[in-house]
Amino acid sequence: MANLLPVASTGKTWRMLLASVMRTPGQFFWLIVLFVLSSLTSLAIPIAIGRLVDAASSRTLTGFPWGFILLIALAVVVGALLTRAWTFQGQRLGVRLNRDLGIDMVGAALELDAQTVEDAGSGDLLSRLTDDVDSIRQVLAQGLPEFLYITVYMILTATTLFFVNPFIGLVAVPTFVLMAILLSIFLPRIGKLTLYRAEAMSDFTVVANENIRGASTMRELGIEGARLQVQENRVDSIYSIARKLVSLRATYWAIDGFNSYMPLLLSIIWGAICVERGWASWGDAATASIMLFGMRVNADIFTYWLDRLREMSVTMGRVFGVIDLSHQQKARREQAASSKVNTESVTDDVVIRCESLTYGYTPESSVIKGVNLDVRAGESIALVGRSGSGKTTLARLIAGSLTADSGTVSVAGSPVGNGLYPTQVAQDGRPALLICTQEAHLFLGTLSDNMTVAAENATEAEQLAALHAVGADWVDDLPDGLDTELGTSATQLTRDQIQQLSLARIVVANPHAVILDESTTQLETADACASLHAILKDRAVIIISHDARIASMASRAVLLKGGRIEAEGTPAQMFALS
Ligand SMILES: Nc1ncnc2c1ncn2[C@@H]1O[C@H](COP(=O)(O)OP(=O)(O)OP(=O)(O)O)[C@@H](O)[C@H]1O
Repeated sequence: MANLLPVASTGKTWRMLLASVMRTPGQFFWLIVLFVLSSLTSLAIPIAIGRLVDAASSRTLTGFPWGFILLIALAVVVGALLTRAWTFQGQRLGVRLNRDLGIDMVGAALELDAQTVEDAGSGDLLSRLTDDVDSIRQVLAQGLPEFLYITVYMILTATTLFFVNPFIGLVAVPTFVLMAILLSIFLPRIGKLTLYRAEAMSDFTVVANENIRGASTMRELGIEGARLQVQENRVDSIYSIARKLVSLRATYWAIDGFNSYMPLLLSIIWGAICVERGWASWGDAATASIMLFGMRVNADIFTYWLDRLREMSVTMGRVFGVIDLSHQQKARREQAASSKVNTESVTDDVVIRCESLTYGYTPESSVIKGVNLDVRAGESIALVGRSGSGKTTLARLIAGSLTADSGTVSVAGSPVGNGLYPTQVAQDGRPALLICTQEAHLFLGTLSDNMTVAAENATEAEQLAALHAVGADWVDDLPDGLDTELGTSATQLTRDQIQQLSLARIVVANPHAVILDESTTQLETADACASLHAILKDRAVIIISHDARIASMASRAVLLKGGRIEAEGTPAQMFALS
């Protein structure tokens, strides 16, 4: 099973969210001001009604109570306007947070070390990029502002209640105690189960992805039943967690429902006791009842959003876990890049240098063992060796997708590994090194889009020249030439055409060094040889191919055996020894 990506702790998640909120401190400040004004306005109504009750019961009310009515009407109108204002501001803040989160997450996914992405498998990263970011969206846009407003409202209401009459104010205490129990006992458990469910769903996505991609292999090996069983087991574990979650939530909502109605009952009983003992007036009791009613209504929304926010913070921990990891990896790369490169031992014409390179996929066994290799400009080297001898692993170490356990790799004088890739442009504006494997990729868009991903400033003439150089003469027959849309519903290219396209990308990008790892498997050998002429010219090239005729195009060859360079010579000699 793939290693899941890290999850940020709850504390870190909220700190990162706060940092995101504070990117626009002015917006947040005015939002809090609106919350306070809106809460105070709504509290004016129960206070006015309480005073009205007192005036009526003490018979000091003379005539129709126009003053009270006008005051309450004004509070209603101003309250409505302020509610509209904070809802608008709050949702604006939420939408901004969502936008930033989306941008940060996509940026983070692109910034992660290739090895991290590979170890994690595509399922976990994809589900965090899509499902998780989506599920956060509504809670962040609507829930966060409402939750913050109700928090301010609750604090101000409780404080006002104590100022109105401290005896009457005591009636709010049981409500807060019960709420504290819900928050401290139930919500952490719900949070934990939510995290397990999200992890189980990621795990399911990984298995489902593997099953879909390996469907034909499963059929060939006759293991569909076993693989489907693995998938069903994942579904079962999601279902079992979901059942526990539903049961816990049901209890939570039952207690919350009781807590919603209890304050009303208490306020009437406790109000009557206070009045009877002379601790409070009927007006205070009326004010307390209305305020508690307001708190009750808001407590429902509060606990609803608190539950959702709790769930969101777990999901957000998964998103921030990736963002945080990418920041750490980027910082480490920048530190590595800023450390002085040892160029003294690199002579001008050595483009690729490997020194005492050792690497193992597991700590127990090394796949590459102390490899020293120099490739000069204009030189091409065939890496020859039996299957499993470490050719692709060595190529990936040079391309920076893997980092050596010991030893160093440098390309065009710059270090590679630890998240540093040699794809960045060298001082002359050309990429230092590009790798072309048998997994040629077609991007959605036009043929030209597919060429300019490698060289954004390439002219049409340069793109066409590169395509012709690798033998992709079919470009002349396309309906719209370079502007032809490629993809499943548009013009479809055959697998050999896609491979030629990725070779043409290399020609147009014009890197200093190239690694060709079985990059012509879909082409006829003669066509492949013709294509490679354009790539070998003036570059440092490493060729990995099981086809002796392709490997023979290299100027020399090294034989890899058990991860060591066993011999060097001509490609023909090395093939004979392999
Ligand atoms: N991702 C991986 N995790 C663990 N072991 C791996 C991984 N990739 C390769 N290996 C192992 O490392 C060793 C070298 O593999 P590598 O693919 O580099 O050899 P190769 O010479 O390129 O083989 P081939 O010619 O079949 O492509 C093999 O034993 C292989 O099983």
